[in-house]
Amino acid sequence: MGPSRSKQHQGPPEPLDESRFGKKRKQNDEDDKEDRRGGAKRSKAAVAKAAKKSKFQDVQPAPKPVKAKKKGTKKAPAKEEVKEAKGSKKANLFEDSDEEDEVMGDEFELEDDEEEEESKEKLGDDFLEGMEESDSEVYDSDEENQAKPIFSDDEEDEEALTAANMAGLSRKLDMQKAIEEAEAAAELAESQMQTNISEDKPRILGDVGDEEGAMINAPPDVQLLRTRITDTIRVLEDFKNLHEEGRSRNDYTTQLLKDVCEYYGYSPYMAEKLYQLFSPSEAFSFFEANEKARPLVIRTNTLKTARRELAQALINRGVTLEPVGKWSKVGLQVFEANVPLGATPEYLAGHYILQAASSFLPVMALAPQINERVLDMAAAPGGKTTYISALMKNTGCVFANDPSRDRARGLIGNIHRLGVKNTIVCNYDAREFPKVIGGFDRVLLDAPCSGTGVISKDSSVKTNKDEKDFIQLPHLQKQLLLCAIDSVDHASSTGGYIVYSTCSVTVEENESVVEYALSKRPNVKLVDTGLTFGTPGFTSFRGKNFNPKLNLTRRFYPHMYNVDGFYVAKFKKIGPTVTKKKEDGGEEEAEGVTDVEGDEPEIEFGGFDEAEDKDALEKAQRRMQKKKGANPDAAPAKAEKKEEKVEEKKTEEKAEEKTEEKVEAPKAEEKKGKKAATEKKAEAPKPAEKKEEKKAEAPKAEEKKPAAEKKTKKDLPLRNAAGKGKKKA
Ligand SMILES: C[S@@+](CC[C@H](N)C(=O)[O-])C[C@H]1O[C@@H](n2cnc3c(N)ncnc32)[C@H](O)[C@@H]1O
Repeated sequence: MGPSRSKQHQGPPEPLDESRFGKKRKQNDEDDKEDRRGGAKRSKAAVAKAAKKSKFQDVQPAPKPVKAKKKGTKKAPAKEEVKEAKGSKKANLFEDSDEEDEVMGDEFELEDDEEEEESKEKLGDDFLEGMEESDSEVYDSDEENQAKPIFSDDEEDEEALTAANMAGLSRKLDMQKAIEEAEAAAELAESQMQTNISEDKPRILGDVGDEEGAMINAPPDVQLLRTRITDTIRVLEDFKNLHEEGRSRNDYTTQLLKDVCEYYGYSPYMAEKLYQLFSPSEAFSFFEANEKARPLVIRTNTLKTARRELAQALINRGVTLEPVGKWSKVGLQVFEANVPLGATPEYLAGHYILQAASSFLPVMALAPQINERVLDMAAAPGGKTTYISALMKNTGCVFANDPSRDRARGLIGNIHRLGVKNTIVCNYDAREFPKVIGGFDRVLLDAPCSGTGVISKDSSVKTNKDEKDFIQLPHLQKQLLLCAIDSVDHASSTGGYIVYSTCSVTVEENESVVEYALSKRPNVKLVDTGLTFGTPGFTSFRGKNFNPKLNLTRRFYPHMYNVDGFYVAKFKKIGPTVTKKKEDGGEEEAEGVTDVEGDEPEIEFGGFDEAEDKDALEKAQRRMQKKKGANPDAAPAKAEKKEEKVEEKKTEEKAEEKTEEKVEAPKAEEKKGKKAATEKKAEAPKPAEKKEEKKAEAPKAEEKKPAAEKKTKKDLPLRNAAGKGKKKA
């Protein structure tokens, strides 16, 4: 494991509320608990309601695996204490102390008594005051704008809360209790792992010479299985002192991975792939986090309302919520809703969208500006597109592209509902860009991916991905990223940025893709994402070194921040589009950065090298076969041959379909070759060109239909990947 694998918080993270409860709780002793339940500052109504069964699970399902619940054994793990000692600011809604008020630093904090008075009538007048003005900023570091939390523990504030809020408070107490119980088990396991006494040497693998992989206590029940997992991790974390005579690390790792597969339901391939990303104990936390649903979050649509107003409207409907954290001005975390959040009048009126918190991050990193021209390459169902438009205050122009016609419908629906008016929806395989249109100020590529960051939402990822996926998906992602880069105007006066993101945590889909892009496009560099939390991307992984600048990219893990797993990288384009001379019966020239504008009359946008890619894919597949113990040179078995033929036929059929499409757009055909290249070049705005001209160009490009020849591509096993969407919506 390289050094970059260690947890590295970027300043105090703002984990979603659930984890804040947990961490804060660890600070307190049993007396504090008493205080929280019956203390002077706690509303009696809230306390009474706390006795009721929690309804929190309506929106926050409990952890799936069976856990050993051992009450009263909870200890504050040393690791957590260290974190807290380092000054990590925890905002606990139920904490009464003045100290908490200080560290809260929440944007809801009011400045003085006068303002506090006002908060009794409404949610604080300066709740997000000035939000409209600063929405386009990535994050707010303006301490002056900070106001008191909606659900403050202050007695006076509580009086000001609506009945719905009171009920919400009590439910949150219930929720807290439920979480306490669930966490007690995890903490017990963790504290067990941290015990380091020789008598406590766990016996896991039996004597050397026993049947390979045989375990002392087979067949295990789930509780024993879990205990063995934590014991094994304990050994792996302190191998020197705790391993059994004659047993290697590998023996323990093998056993651990088997147990992980059995306990959590991963395929051996996926268990190992994910395990490799972390230290053993962190891998355990990651697997555990994948069993819990992430908090339900909504994003305020600032095109239609302000967060304060939305929060009040939903509270009035009995929704319990609070701001998602200081890092976002538009997110609200929902604890409980007695109304369907996808059907409230506010929802139907487009005042908010249900959107995972981590899905805000790529857009925040993109930081689109007013009047820019932006491309969202893989846009459906539009959570990010509509956020981009909101940040741009419906100015400029956003091209929202997705090749999936079905998914594009959802995108269009969201665009209408949220009152987005600056967007053009298109329906291309994004590898067609920038031939379709280029010269954007910013491009977002929220790439199709394996979804290893969202296992809590889709547990099928535990088993339905294999080696092939981690060859084919990165291949597509690399091609898409090159096209994203080529679609940006490096001379944009306000932008020139590309953001690449995935909801996956694998290195193949993240750092490797970014590294590839850096190697193929010397005209881009990595820049800071501007995000206030996240772990730096790997600069080395399993013996492979990446560009050191990869540490500017950000990884987000469910077990660290209670958000979906995500990856965000931001590039700045510093030179013109990588071009290669159009072959004119002659040889293709090597790719390079053109330094004199208009120097090359016959150019084609960078794109990617199909032959080179094919070669790389074949090599990867051979490696995969070898790893599996198969001979890659052996003649394919009969069944395989048949499969290949079916595959070929499919590809041919697809090609035919595409030919039909081309007939629909005969002009596109005409524009092939030299002519197309010249036209495309003309289409690409020159650096000196003004924004207005660019805007005028946009609809023109739409009219033109893609001149690009549609390539035949095999279906890829994509998460949310499009089947064959090729036409414009
Ligand atoms: C992670 S989702 C995008 C989510 C979207 N950005 C949002 O925030 O709502 C990935 C998208 O990539 C699209 N996709 C798959 N293959 C693609 C391709 N070749 N070009 C562009 N988009 C593609 C899928 O249809 C899917 O909608």
